[in-house]
Amino acid sequence: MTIAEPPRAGCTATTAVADAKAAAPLPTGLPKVAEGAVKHKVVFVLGGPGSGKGTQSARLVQEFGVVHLSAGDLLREHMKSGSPEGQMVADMIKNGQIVPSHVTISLLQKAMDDSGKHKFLIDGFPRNEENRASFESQTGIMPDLVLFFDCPEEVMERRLLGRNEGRTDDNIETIRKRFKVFIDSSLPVIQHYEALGKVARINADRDTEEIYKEVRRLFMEL
Ligand SMILES: Nc1ncnc2c1ncn2[C@@H]1O[C@H](COP(=O)(O)OP(=O)(O)OP(=O)(O)O)[C@@H](O)[C@H]1O
Ligand SMILES: Nc1ccn([C@H]2C[C@H](O)[C@@H](COP(=O)(O)O)O2)c(=O)n1
Ligand SMILES: [Mg+2]
Repeated sequence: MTIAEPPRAGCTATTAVADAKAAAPLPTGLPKVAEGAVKHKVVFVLGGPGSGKGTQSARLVQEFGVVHLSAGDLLREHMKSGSPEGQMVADMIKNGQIVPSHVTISLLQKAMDDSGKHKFLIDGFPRNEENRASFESQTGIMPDLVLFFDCPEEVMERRLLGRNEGRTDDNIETIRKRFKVFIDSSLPVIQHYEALGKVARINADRDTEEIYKEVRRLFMEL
């Protein structure tokens, strides 16, 4: 089966039925995916800061038109809201900390709902056990595949310092904090999915094109 689907403007009868079912109130404590709803197909894109998650995801979007949701991008957009929660997100990102799951999951859930699609590349999420467990229990979604971009810290550090996109966390002090958070909190999530046989480890210390050849093959095999 392939996750690839062309970009789509409107809504089909199938997704309309799913939307109607999703809109009906569900008993508290049950995942949002109701019986009979279209099953979501999800690839988590994980790896350290600067490992190339966004770069490789963009290539998959370009070739397959899959919906790419970057948790970091959604949080950075949320920062602009000017709300107290947006300010909290801004402070946490600048500090290299992981934002509470309820904030990130509601942004992801809204983006998935708004897309009208059911196949997603979710980049930079889940970042810790709280992200993982809350997402699975609240949405009922398990990833079909976890792409893990494995890259040495010195390579990631060089890439981040050269990224030049004006991000408040691309400075050496925050980068070092993000590396520690990745090792302490994010690697255990990858190990969890590895034990379930869902992880494809990719050597990310290579040329972008060489990495993409492997990524697209894994994606098409899904
Ligand atoms: N294979 C590669 N070789 C060299 N540079 C790369 C490679 N992949 C990505 N880059 C560059 O490294 C920087 C970080 O890449 P990217 O933004 O894709 O990483 P990321 O994993 O999404 O990072 P973050 O977690 O901080 O969002 C970018 O400037 C990108 O152009
Ligand atoms: N699940 C997530 C994803 C991201 N964040 C915050 C903390 C990260 O350092 C920052 C940038 O994310 P990136 O663009 O590097 O993927 O966003 C989070 O709290 N929770
Ligand atoms: Mg990124």
